[in-house]
Amino acid sequence: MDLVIIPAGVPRKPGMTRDDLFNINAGIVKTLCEGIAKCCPNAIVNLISNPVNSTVPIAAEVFKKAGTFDPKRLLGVTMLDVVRANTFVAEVLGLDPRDVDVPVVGGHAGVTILPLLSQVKPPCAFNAKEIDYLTNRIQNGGTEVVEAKAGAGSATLSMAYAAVKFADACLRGLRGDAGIIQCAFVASQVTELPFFASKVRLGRSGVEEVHPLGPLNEYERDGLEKAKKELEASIQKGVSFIRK
Ligand SMILES: NC(=O)C1=CN([C@@H]2O[C@H](COP(=O)(O)OP(=O)(O)OC[C@H]3O[C@@H](n4cnc5c(N)ncnc54)[C@H](O)[C@@H]3O)[C@@H](O)[C@H]2O)C=CC1
Ligand SMILES: O=C([O-])CC(=O)C(=O)O
Repeated sequence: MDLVIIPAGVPRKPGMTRDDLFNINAGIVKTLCEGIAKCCPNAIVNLISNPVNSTVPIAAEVFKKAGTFDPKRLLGVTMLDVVRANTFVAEVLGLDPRDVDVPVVGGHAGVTILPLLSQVKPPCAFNAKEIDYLTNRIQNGGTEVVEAKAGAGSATLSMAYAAVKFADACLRGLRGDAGIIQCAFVASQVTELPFFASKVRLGRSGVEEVHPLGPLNEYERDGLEKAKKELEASIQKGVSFIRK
């Protein structure tokens, strides 16, 4: 088994945060990861189940307990944030989303989703109103869908698209293709937090390189501080769930 994708768990209903799913999904992710440690300890794991900011640390703790943890092989899937960011930015720029690349760093919930609009490719400039609009829309994309579905679940089809795109990148890396770079929530030394989403290079052993954030403007530096505060608590909550 080369790759395991975990999409199992309950989705949000309107009015809920991703963290409100913790009580149910933490146990589901724990059980599935115990199975992975036993049956396919060398697989790359793509973790989709929310809250990703806590379920990835849960998975890491389960694997550590089992003696199978390899930080290169555990990836929280934040690809949908990138898909949304590319789509919304392309709309503003009048481009095809396939021609746009927006790095989205931090984590996968609210203010922890930090689009780096100063690093968009192709290079472009946004005014303050556009930056506020795009940042809020990208950070709240999941909530927008949950509200629109009015109790019938969360983003399912767009997540399927993002999951396939991400899994395909992981498999191409495993095959040895060069230059496979995607954003993911991984064990990281990019900040003082033990997990953080940023661009990573995927290769034969999984995450072969975690890219630094690059130059941030003042708006992004402010966003980073907010993101880190919430992320720290979410990571700790996941770790404590297993170590308790
Ligand atoms: N990382 C991301 O960007 C995204 C994450 N999600 C998350 O993915 C999860 C699933 O969301 P949806 O697919 O919309 O929900 P869904 O309700 O459509 O599907 C969940 C699936 O999980 C299965 N399941 C439940 N408990 C299980 C268990 N103990 N073992 C194995 N399978 C189990 C259910 O049978 C169902 O097939 C949620 O936690 C949601 O928040 C959803 C969209 C985007
Ligand atoms: O918002 C949710 O609950 C599901 C999700 O993670 C997303 O769509 O980004």
